[in-house]
Amino acid sequence: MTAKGLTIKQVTKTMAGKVIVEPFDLQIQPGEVVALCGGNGAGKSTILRMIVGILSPTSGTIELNGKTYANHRVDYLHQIGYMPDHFNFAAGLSARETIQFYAALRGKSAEVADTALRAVGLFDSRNKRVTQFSKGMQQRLLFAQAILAKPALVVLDEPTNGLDPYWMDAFVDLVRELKQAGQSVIFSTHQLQVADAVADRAIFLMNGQVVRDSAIQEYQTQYGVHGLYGAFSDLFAPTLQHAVSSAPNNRRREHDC
Ligand SMILES: Nc1ncnc2c1ncn2[C@@H]1O[C@H](COP(=O)(O)OP(=O)(O)OP(=O)(O)O)[C@@H](O)[C@H]1O
Repeated sequence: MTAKGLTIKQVTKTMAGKVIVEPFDLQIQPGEVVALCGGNGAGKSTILRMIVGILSPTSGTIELNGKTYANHRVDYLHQIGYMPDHFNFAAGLSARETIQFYAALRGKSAEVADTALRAVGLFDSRNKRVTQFSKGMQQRLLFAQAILAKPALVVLDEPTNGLDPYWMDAFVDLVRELKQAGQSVIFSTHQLQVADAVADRAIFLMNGQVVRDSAIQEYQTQYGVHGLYGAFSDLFAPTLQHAVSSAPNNRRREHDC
């Protein structure tokens, strides 16, 4: 198979009569890491869910290495590892049983499952029930199931949510390893320092529209080492100020004065 990467052309999504994603274009090369940033409700998860086939686009096309979900569903999905933003693991299963289940779905051995557990530091906790895991441990297990089959495209929805600083750094290292192996990664995040550290490009969304799509280097040239914070402040501060000044608490405070 020729590796062409992910190509999204003019994808839109309308739900309940509301436009959630405006025409969206994206090309991710093999080995490229892209961060989707933006405020709550900007449309990040919706785009990721369309890429992994959970939602179908209202219009436009998504192609991964020449395959589409519509025409080659199994081949398309085999190329993707996905970490959703929320997930309830099966009650009663240990971490090892859980990850072996996902490995088996991908036709992978128990050894592959153990390697994934080691990568996220959960091998020593392998016999613990997943429902007894902390939020951060569950996140690491979700990440492990997304990467275990070494998919061409890894799609991660807020992967560092709930991780402590040690595991945030470890996440950055693991994504760099994926990149070195030629795998593409797209992830959504509110933790801009993580995107600064590991992404090649960052896309800011606001109300389903791309408001900036630049190489990390460009943000850093413009704003310094924490380039994405600078960009976020410039892009979102006017909207946030408006939201704060019209918030009910603020009105009450004004009234109190
Ligand atoms: N099933 C649905 N029906 C109608 N609207 C929806 C549905 N799911 C999501 N939305 C709306 O789509 C918009 C984008 O949601 P989405 O979850 O993609 O945002 P997000 O950028 O991932 O936000 P967050 O950072 O808070 O996770 C929101 O306004 C949300 O209310």
